[in-house]
Amino acid sequence: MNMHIGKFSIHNTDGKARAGELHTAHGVIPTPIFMPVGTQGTVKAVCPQDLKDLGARIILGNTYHLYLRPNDEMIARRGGLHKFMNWDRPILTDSGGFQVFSLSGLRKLSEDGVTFSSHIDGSKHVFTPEKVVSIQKNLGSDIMMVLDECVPYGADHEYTKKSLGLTTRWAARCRAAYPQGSGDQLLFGIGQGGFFKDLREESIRQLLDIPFDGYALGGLSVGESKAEMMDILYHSAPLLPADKPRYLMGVGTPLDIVRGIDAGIDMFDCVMPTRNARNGTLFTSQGKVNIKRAQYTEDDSPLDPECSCYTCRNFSKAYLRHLYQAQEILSYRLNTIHNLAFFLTVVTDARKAIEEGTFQAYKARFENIYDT
Ligand SMILES: CC1(C)O[C@@H]2[C@@H](CO[C@@]3(CNc4nc5cc6c(=O)[nH]c(N)nc6cc5[nH]4)OC(C)(C)O[C@@H]23)O1
Ligand SMILES: [Zn+2]
Repeated sequence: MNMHIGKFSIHNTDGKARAGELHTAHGVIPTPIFMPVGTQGTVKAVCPQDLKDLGARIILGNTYHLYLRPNDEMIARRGGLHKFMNWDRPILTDSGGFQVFSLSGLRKLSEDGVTFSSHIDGSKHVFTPEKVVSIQKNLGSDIMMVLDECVPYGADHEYTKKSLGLTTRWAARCRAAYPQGSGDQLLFGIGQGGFFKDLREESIRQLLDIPFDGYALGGLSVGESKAEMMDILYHSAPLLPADKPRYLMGVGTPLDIVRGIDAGIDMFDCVMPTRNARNGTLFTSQGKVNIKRAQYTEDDSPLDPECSCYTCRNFSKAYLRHLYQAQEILSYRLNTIHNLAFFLTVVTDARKAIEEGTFQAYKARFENIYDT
């Protein structure tokens, strides 16, 4: 067991924003960090070399999906997810609790866990805290997430309070199933509490009694308004332990990420750069570009003059628009390369600004270009 694994150090702060690094079994992750989503063991439309060329340092995999297909035991027999997908840098796997509620049918929640039917073939399955830890051990992810209940948007105070208690008991069972320091994998707790500030405080207070290697804010980016998300975010982030990584799950737009960093968050993941690339919505230093618009038909300029990614260095907007209109497969890859480059640049530029003490100016410049 490498003694450094789990070590998190902060070397600069600027207001509540932090610049640091987290040590994992597959390398050091600079923070703030953006994690491309690779739900089924692939970041859609790009290969591991593309991700390395972009400077991606850690990607996300998903317990729910990889358990159902191709199956975690099968992946374990091939040396784990890193070997199976040929990615030798860090991987974080979400526990699947959220996907059970956002994807599968026929779910039943009990103290012991959640039963659900597969969205692929309708087969019956049970996720308990012990089971999701076992799956993530088979996958060999560097950072595992506990099984939690992501409270649906709009749930009332009573339901939310009851649910956060279950989530805490499940978190304790996950920790017991993988005691701290017993292996190379880290385990993060997940705070819930919906949109009630008192319950957000209670959920975090309960989690602090359990030793986790990092703490996430769950239950956000679930259909609420931006104002509601920001209100809970700015209230809750500072309540998470300052000496551990803070992870905001499923967020968000570039502006959400910059504001999350401002609130003291270190880690982000979102399907936005990859999903929007596939529908032609591209993020640039001058704002969003919808590449299918006729105005780009004969535009020979690069997508983003300030971007140094493979796409911006080698192709014009006219060509990218043609690929999209012709529904060419290359459109997915080139658009994804650029959008991921943009999201990764947002956090590396933010990190530099924190080190230079100019993060507020960086945030203000960003807010002049993006408003969501
Ligand atoms: C922003 C954007 C583009 O991301 C899309 C779509 C809708 O929002 C997303 C992202 N939001 C999101 N919130 C989460 C909360 C939890 C949580 O409480 N617990 C656990 N274990 N994992 C979570 C993962 C989360 N992802 O959620 C799905 C449904 C996965 O699609 C994503 O809008
Ligand atoms: Zn680019």
